[in-house]
Parts: sequence; structure tokens; C-alpha cells
Amino acid sequence: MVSIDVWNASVDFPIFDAKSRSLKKLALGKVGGKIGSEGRVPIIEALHDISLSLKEGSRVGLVGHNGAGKSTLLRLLAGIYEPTRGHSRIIGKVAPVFDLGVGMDPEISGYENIMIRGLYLGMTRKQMEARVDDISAFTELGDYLQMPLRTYSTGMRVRLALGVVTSINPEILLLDEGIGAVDAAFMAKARDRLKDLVARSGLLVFANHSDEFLAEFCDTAIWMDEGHVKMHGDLREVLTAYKGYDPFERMHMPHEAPVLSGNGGE
Ligand SMILES: Nc1ncnc2c1ncn2[C@@H]1O[C@H](COP(=O)(O)OP(=O)(O)OP(=O)(O)O)[C@@H](O)[C@H]1O
Repeated sequence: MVSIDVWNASVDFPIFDAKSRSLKKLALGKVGGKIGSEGRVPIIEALHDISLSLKEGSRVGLVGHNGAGKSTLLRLLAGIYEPTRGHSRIIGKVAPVFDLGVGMDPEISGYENIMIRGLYLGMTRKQMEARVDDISAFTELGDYLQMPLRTYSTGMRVRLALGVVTSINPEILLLDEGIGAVDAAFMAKARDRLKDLVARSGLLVFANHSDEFLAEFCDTAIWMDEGHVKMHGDLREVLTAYKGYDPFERMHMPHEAPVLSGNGGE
């Protein structure tokens, strides 16, 4: 059974090369984490006193303003950041999909990049060999797959990366927002694959600004605000509190409720 537990966790970033002395005074803007100081070094308190328990079947959307701590939380949940204070326990293999370009080498072919990116996301060579034809067909890149990646347009790279990402079997799938940033026609095609990917993931946390995306893939949500968990619960309730209106009322979707089964909210 996969799970992620976090107890009273904080993540600080000390900034050793901050320019202004006035930074040492506690400052708080509209966006971003709190800037404080520890001795003489300014620190950004990106996450503060986070406690969470995510179990198998969780489908969690992550919302919040710029700098609220979503990406930092995803990295904490991935085990990439250790908490500065508090504890975390991750049970299961994490597939972190934060940047579609990570793990891609411009000098090698599309085919080779499919393999490398798959290995990076926790698949074995054998598993990737079994998937490469399916991924190739999905990307519609044809003979380009034999060309070095540096000859691809941005959209072509995204096709390749999405093809690989949607082919994996993740125990814990952590998605940052970039995944939604492809052209509409290709996204429509990728959506079904994304849906299948989410359905076979043990646990999903998905940072995204699109209500439609969140409604399609998640049933609960966490609202991050200035490094804190401001609200954690049913997706619709959290989105309504965060936005100040119920976005489900304006949504043009074939179904009103999220289509995927999960832990049923809290
Ligand atoms: N590597 C880093 N070094 C210093 N500060 C950082 C670092 N990463 C994030 N921060 C700070 O931590 C806070 C939270 O940033 P984070 O990227 O987690 O926010 P976010 O909610 O993902 O924002 P966005 O929606 O704009 O992507 C911000 O104040 C940011 O300045």
C-alpha cells in the first residue's frame, strides 16, 4: 500500500547571496513564502508546519497563488526536499513529473530519449522496450524519432515527453502544472492517456490552475497559502473557497463530478 505522511514539516531556503539588508526585517508580500532571517542569513520559509496523510487511492489537486508553496510541497512529497523541521515518510515509488523536458538529451534520437526518460521515471529497460511502439504511434512523429531531439520543435518535444509520461506505471504520481501546456488538439488526444495513467497510479497529487483538469483527475484538494495548508478536503468545496465561487457551476464537462474513483473525500 502506498502512502505519504508528513508531520509538522517546514522547508526553509537560506539565501546566502541576498542583496538588501532590509530583507533581514520580516517581510511579507502578496505572493511567495515568508521572508525571515536566521542569524545573518535571510531565509524564505517556503513551507510552514505542514501535516498531511495521503493514502492509496488519493487523487489530490493542489491549488494556491504564485509562490504559495505548491512546487515545494510536491518536492517534499517526492522526497527531493527533506523537511528543515518535522518529518516525512513516503511509502512507494515516486514518479515526479515536474518538468516535461527533464531527462531529455538534445543530442540523442527521439527513440533513445523515450528509453532514457522512461528509466528516469522508474521503468525498466524491458518495460520500455515493450512500450516503445505504442509511444511512437501516439507521438505521430514518424521518422523524426530517428533524428536528434535538438531538431524538434517545442511542440514535438512535448509530444514525445507526454507519450513517455503517460506510458509509465507509477505507484505515486506527482504532476506539476506544465503537463497541461500543450496545444488543444494534441491535449484532447493525450487526455484519455492521462486519464488511464491516473487510474493506474496508486496515489496522485496534481498541481494545476485549470478547474477542468482538476475536476477530471482529482476528488480532493489542498489549498496552499503562504506556505501553509489553508484547506484540505473535498475538491469542489476547496475550489469554491479558494475562488470565491463554485467553478463546477460554470464547467462545460460531459460529467459534473470527477470521473475517477478515489478515497471519496474526507
Ligand atoms: N530553490 C529555491 N530557493 C529559494 N526560494 C525558493 C526556492 N524554491 C521556491 N522558493 C520560494 O518558496 C516559495 C514557494 O515557492 P513554490 O515554487 O513552491 O510556489 P508555487 O506555489 O509552486 O508557485 P507558482 O504557482 O508560482 O509556481 C516562494 O516564496 C519561492 O520564492
